[in-house]
Amino acid sequence: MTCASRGICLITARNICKEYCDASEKIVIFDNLNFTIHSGETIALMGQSGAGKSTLLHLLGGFDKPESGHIEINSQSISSMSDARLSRFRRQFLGMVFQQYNLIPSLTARDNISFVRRLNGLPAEDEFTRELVHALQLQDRLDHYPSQLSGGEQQRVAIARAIATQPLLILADEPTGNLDEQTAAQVMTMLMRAVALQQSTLLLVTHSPTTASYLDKTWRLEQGQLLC
Ligand SMILES: Nc1ncnc2c1ncn2[C@@H]1O[C@H](COP(=O)(O)OP(=O)(O)OP(=O)(O)O)[C@@H](O)[C@H]1O
Repeated sequence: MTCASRGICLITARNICKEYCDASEKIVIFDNLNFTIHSGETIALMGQSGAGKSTLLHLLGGFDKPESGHIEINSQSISSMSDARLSRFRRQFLGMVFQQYNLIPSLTARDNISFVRRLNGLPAEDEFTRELVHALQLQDRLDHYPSQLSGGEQQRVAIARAIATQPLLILADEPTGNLDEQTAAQVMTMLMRAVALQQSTLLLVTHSPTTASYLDKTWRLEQGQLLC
């Protein structure tokens, strides 16, 4: 499968096979999945619940490994990286919004956001992060811990954290899933602004056609195949 040519090829996935096994059964999620994503593309990934969308994001972020096949991001093979190299790679290139948010419970919202910036040698705050916090309407919740935030607020902190370092690649798993329509629109506007500013590449899982409409194109995952 080829994607519209735009920028350099950022992600190449070749012959990806992924399955989950438990005591009673084996579920094949992908059997020989192939695709490329070019730098600067913004792609909505849709498909039925259980189709494997989160699994694909986790493979691309190096949080899980395929049984076989090869994933290259920015000319680096993430399938064969050591854990230490993978951590460095994620810190430098990747912003990830997890479906379960994965905020650090012992840090305030402010520190969850600034932590990743400090790891990258950036100042804890600057004009961009202040604008980000305002656009995501988090300014009054910055000193709260994740347990003191609503689901939607935690989701917005997770989004702020993912884009606070202006990464080259953003993988977002249902980033508007817990938000009302108006907040979802504000979040998507800010996310797309951040993406445009940095010319980041965005792969975003969503069940919402409205959210998908903010991105350049939509892919569907069906029965282990990507339909572009
Ligand atoms: N660790 C695991 N062990 C066993 N099966 C798993 C595991 N993780 C995911 N699965 C199964 O793999 C399939 C794909 O899951 P995945 O979370 O990727 O789907 P999804 O498309 O993101 O779904 P949703 O839209 O509901 O979030 C599902 O059938 C799920 O139950």
